[in-house]
Amino acid sequence: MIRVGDDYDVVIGNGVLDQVVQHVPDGAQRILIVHAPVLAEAAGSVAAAASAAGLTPYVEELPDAEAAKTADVAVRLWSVLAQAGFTRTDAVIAIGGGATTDLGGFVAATWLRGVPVVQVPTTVLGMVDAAVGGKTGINIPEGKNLVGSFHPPAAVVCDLDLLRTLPHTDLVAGMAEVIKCGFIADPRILELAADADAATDVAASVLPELISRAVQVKADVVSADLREAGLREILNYGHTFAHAVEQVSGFRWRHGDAVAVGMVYVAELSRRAGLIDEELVAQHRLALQAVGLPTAYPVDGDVDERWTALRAAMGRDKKTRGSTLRFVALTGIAQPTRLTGPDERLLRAAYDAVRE
Ligand SMILES: NC(=O)c1ccc[n+]([C@@H]2O[C@H](COP(=O)([O-])OP(=O)(O)OC[C@H]3O[C@@H](n4cnc5c(N)ncnc54)[C@H](O)[C@@H]3O)[C@@H](O)[C@H]2O)c1
Ligand SMILES: O=C(O)C(=O)C[C@@H](O)[C@H](O)[C@H](O)COP(=O)(O)O
Ligand SMILES: [Zn+2]
Repeated sequence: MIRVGDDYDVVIGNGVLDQVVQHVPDGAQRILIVHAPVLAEAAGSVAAAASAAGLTPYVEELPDAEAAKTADVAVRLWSVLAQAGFTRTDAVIAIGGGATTDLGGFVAATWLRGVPVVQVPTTVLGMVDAAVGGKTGINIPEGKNLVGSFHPPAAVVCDLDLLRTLPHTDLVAGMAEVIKCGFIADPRILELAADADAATDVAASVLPELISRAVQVKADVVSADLREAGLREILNYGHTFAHAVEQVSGFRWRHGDAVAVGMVYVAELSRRAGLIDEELVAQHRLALQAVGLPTAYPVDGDVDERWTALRAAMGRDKKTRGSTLRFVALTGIAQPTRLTGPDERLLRAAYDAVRE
């Protein structure tokens, strides 16, 4: 178990789905359980446990993946909450990957200006990142997570048994955020992830250690800076380019895959800005490729038009101030810094270095 500040616990273990209802704060009478389509069975068992505990469960299946993170889905759930008479002491439980926990958290954050949410992440990415730290939100066509709120959960319950059904490609995508934590804060993660077969094997002991280490990195950072006044920005390493890639693709890219390419982009940019050497750039590619993550950005159209679209999307990144782009960068492993307002020629050169 990892404590986030003085606020809540992240429970990590096998068979802990049974404990979810115990983490619903006292006073709740009604529970809205939102879940990804593939998690219907888990949602059913949590609903049964809620009924046995005297709560009234309402179960709502969400569209899969990024299709859950829309205003339409939020409106639908607000109506469910209204019609069921949810009050401020009632609660939401979100069961699924990061898309489900972002949407479930957002609905909890906005209903009556905030009701408790228990996050039950079922992907590696959800466990190490999305469900922890209180960032909730939805996408709009113009950009990723542009609407949202900081709303820390009442608890996060990570049942490692649920990872057994996770497709390998989604497990690998989650490794991007794990490796990100290695580059920004915990070099031991990079050593462990280098044994890629073990690191991506749900039956081996390396993956739980990687998950715990990455959660610890996130817990330490968000405990110190929940609202991203400064330090928390380091968790956004690789995300300026990644979110642009996701938006330009119509949210068809997996987030983790985009973060992998985004970290290579910012490494290439940082080298050109004189912050790091070629060796550290190569280390990014090696670490990501070892586990099967992409390190290049395929352009399936006009190269210049694509750059124009990506550059415009990067301007909508939340770290931008005025018209000045700001990147999280490194000066070395576990030595994050900021790269503010890099020259447009460097931005374009880094794109040319990652595109194929
Ligand atoms: N709030 C944050 O701090 C934060 C941090 C990182 C990422 N995110 C967000 O998280 C999202 C990405 O999360 P993700 O990678 O988990 O993607 P996802 O939620 O889209 O899940 C990926 C796929 O795995 C399936 N799935 C989930 N659990 C499963 C299981 N146990 N067995 C079988 N299939 C399963 C889902 O149905 C989906 O098809 C993005 O929207 C990203 O922006 C948020
Ligand atoms: O928790 C954070 O802070 C992060 O930046 C973690 C990221 O991995 C995550 O993708 C987050 O949702 C991005 O936040 P955003 O503020 O850039 O939308
Ligand atoms: Zn991310």
